[in-house]
Amino acid sequence: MVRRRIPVVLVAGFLGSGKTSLLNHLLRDNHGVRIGVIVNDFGSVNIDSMMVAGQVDSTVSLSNGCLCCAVDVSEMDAMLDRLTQPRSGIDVIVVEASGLAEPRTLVRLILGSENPRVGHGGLVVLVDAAEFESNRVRHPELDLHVRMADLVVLNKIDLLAVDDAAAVRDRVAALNDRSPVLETTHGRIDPRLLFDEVVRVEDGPRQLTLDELLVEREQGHDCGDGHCGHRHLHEQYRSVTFTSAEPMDPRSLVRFLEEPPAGLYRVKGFVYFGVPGHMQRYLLQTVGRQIRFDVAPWGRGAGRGTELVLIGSGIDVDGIERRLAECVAGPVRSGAEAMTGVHRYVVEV
Ligand SMILES: Nc1nc2c(ncn2[C@@H]2O[C@H](COP(=O)(O)OP(=O)(O)OP(=O)(O)O)[C@@H](O)[C@H]2O)c(=O)[nH]1
Repeated sequence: MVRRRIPVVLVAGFLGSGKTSLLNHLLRDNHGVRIGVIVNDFGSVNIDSMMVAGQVDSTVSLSNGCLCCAVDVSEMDAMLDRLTQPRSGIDVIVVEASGLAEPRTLVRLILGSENPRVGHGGLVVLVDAAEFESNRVRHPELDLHVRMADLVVLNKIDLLAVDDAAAVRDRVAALNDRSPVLETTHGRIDPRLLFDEVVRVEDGPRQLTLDELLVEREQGHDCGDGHCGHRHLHEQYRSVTFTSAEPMDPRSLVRFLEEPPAGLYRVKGFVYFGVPGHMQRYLLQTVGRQIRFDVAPWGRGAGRGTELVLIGSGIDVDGIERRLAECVAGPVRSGAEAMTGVHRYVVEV
């Protein structure tokens, strides 16, 4: 069985860009996902309003199953070890980079982690849309952070006129034309872009938890008249589902993954290559530019085939479907040598 890795999502961005707002939003609008948030101090994380269930040392547990931990960078590894213990019940870890370390250092720490339960969940860089130009002048490293980002969140979009917002978007795209850019206010991105919902088996009917009530209240407003100013975030990103009962050509699929369509952020699912000696199920996860395959047996009675979900912002859905259709193997099947590219991304545990 493939052991599930817990994605670690890094959230970076300059002072005041909206990182804490985004964290608070994720903790609240968590869709039942248990989030472990790592910050360097609790500071403005709005813990009080999230019903503290308990506190031990530097960790606060919330009534919705989420945890909030305050550590400095020297304690990061130890905290990741603690949060990824099965008994912690955490599904995803979100690290606020500011104050802890340079995003580059943190990305290296996650990718180089020897903890088999840790997986890279992507680097999210928040940009204060209203202050982008002046921040770039004062902090030239901002350009590098935008270039490194797997997802750019252009926050405080409410403070800009439409034309100015378009100009900032163009400048961000000039720095990083591969990663999706989401426009937000108060960091309200759809959490499902960052992590999967978790299905938990519950016994019988139950009352809504506090966070579910809060989400319901937030979502309960009427957007029908177009006056509420609420941006329909789900319209900003799209997902494409691709299935094939025919095997996929390994070389073509790896080329697709290494040269992904603009705006693609995540790919998840499983692939059937049908290459002799490599008939197993190849579980695929990509975040930004990180590609990862895990090899697993097919479940009893499971049909052979490929099923992928691709998520991104500003993606060309038809173009993606066309490119994937071209990755389906033809009647002449590849030999085992064609799997070399795939095996570069297979992670041995
Ligand atoms: N108008 C507007 N204000 C915002 C938005 N997002 C955040 N703010 C405000 O901007 C200020 C900074 O937001 P934070 O979420 O604390 O930003 P941060 O990146 O965590 O800040 P530091 O921790 O100081 O680096 C707060 O007063 C927020 O209420 C937005 O989209 N629009």
